[in-house]
Formats: sequence, structure tokens, C-alpha cells
Amino acid sequence: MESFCRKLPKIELHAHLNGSLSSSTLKKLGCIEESIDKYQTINTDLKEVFSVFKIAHEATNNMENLYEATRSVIEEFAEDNVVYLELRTTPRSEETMSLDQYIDTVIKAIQENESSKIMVKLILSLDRSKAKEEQARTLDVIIKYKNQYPNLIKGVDLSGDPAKGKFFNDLFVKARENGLRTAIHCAELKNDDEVLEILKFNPDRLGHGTFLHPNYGGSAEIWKLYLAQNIPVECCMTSNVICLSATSYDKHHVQEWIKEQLPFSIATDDKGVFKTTLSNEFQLLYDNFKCSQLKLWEICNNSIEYSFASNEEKAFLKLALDQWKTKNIKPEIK
Ligand SMILES: CNc1ncnc2c1ncn2[C@@H]1O[C@H](COP(=O)(O)O)[C@@H](O)[C@H]1O
Ligand SMILES: [Zn+2]
Repeated sequence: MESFCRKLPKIELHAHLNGSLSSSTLKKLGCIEESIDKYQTINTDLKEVFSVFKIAHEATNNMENLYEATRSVIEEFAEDNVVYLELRTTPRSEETMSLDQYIDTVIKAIQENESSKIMVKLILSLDRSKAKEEQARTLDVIIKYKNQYPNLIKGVDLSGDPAKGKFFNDLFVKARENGLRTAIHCAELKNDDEVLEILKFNPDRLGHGTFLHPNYGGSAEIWKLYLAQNIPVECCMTSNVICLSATSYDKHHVQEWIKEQLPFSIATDDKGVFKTTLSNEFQLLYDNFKCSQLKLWEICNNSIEYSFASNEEKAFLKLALDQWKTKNIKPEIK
């Protein structure tokens, strides 16, 4: 099944740029072994993990390194047979790089990505741990760039330490009014009031959704509203298990979405920090829930629908996946 998962044309909808840096990329950016070991953490939790991103941020604190980091992350996803990638990153300013130059650099690397095997879109993130004024300023810059690059910048994400800051509904209403799709980290921690507020906003997608389902601590009111909204959840199994928000792979909440045929995609979150690949995340579905080859293919095919690609791009991707399926998956005998 391993080679099937690798060859499967996959759709990645939840990947943070500075969480996706491989050790070879970090070395190229001048990171020392000790920092790389710290970054690639496996003994962490949802509090600790946020300290490791500083290592990546130091490594990408100038345009040249940020360009190289973006380029190599895209290349690594393409090598893993990801055919469509929605890369997300939090614009930030550094000593030698303004917020605008940060975004310009990521865009340049995406536009100059040689690999024709992968289609890349950009989601720009608001860091929830920052003050509202800072998030509002960043959102204005994101809207400006979205208007300049409407086919590349597709959405806005809310991420950052879920124990800090908050979801500002009015910022995301403004984002939506300006044509941005919304993907919001939600229920990464148990936080019923905030989860209800986010569900009422009705984002296009939810990140993690760990404490949504009643079997995983979600209240009846939350679950009722979630079912009514039927919002696709970006499930990041390795991220949740390493951050201890899921007790084990075979107890991961994705099994409820599989059982109840609810909308979800499989994602890496931070393939560098958690030393995973999207192929590996699909292998975990087989190892823990015996998903068939056809089921794994269907998850990819459904994810095209949940993506922020244009209708033409979706049709192109669906055709590619259909052709792959005909050649690679024997029809299941019912
Ligand atoms: C593990 N679960 C998670 N939960 C919430 N936010 C996360 C995250 N993993 C990463 N990020 C967010 O992505 C940033 C790094 O990439 P960028 O600098 O944006 O490219 C982190 O600083 C954090 O804000
Ligand atoms: Zn995330």
C-alpha cells in the first residue's frame, strides 16, 4: 500500500510554509544540526510546538532564504506526487524584509516553480496570537495582494497558538466581502464558545476539528450546527498525535468523518516539524482504518471539490485523477 499512497495524485489543503521545511532545506538555509533536531520535534504538545517555528522564522528572515524555502517546499510536495497544493503562510516583516516583500517573495517562488506536475495556490494567514489591530493591518495587505493576484491568492487562514488570542468574526466577514475564501483552525483545543462562533461564521473549511464530534468532547449544540453547515475538515493525523490532541492514530477523530461520510481532506499541517509526508498521512488511513485504494482515491477526488481552485482547474484535476484511477485501481468486486 505504501507505493500506492506515494503514486496516488494527492491534494494538499493544509500546509504551513514555515512548518514544512525539510532538514535538507534547513541545512541549505544555514541552520545548525542542533536547531534542526529541535525543529523536527516528536516530543511536544500543542503548547510547546509553537516555539519551534521561531527556528524556521530565523532561517527564512530574508528574501533570498524565504524564496529558497518556498521553492524547496513546493518541489518536495511535487516529488511526493501532490498535484495540487494550497500553501499557507503568515506574512511577517523582518529587519531586511517588509510585509509586502515577504508576500512578493513567496509569490515569486510560486510563480517560478518549474515543476509542471503541481498546481500551487496561496492562502495567507492571520496569527491569532497577535493583537486585533495587527491582524486587521495584515488583512488589509492580504486583500490588496488578493486583488493583484486573484488566481493565486485564494484565501485567508486563522492559525497560531489556539490557547492565545481569538477569532475576530468581523475580520473574516471583511475577508469574505473582499472575495477571499476562509480556512479557519477550529476546535484544535476544546473551546466551545469560540467553536460555536466560528461555525456561525460558516467558513469554507475548518483546520483540525479535533474537538467537534460528540465522541471527542464536542457539545450537542456544536455537533448539530456543524452537521447543518457540513464544512469540510482538514484532518492532520500526525500533527494531532504528536501534539497530543489525539491520543493515538487508531483513535483519531477522522474515523467519525469516514464512518458518517462527512466532508474531510487529509493534510500534513507541518511536514517538516512532524517529519511526515502526505503519502504517509494516507498510509496511516490504511494502517488504522483499512481504507481501500478506492477510498483513498475518493478522498483525494473529494478534496478537489473542497479546494479553492477555479471550476476549470477543478475540472482539470478531476480529469487527471479519473485517468489515473482507470490505469491504477482495479474495480472493486462488490
Ligand atoms: C500544529 N498546529 C498548528 N496550529 C495552529 N497554527 C499552526 C500550527 N502549525 C503551524 N501553525 C502556524 O503556522 C506558522 C508557521 O508557518 P508560517 O510562518 O505561517 O509559514 C506558525 O507560526 C503558526 O502560526
Ligand atoms: Zn495548521
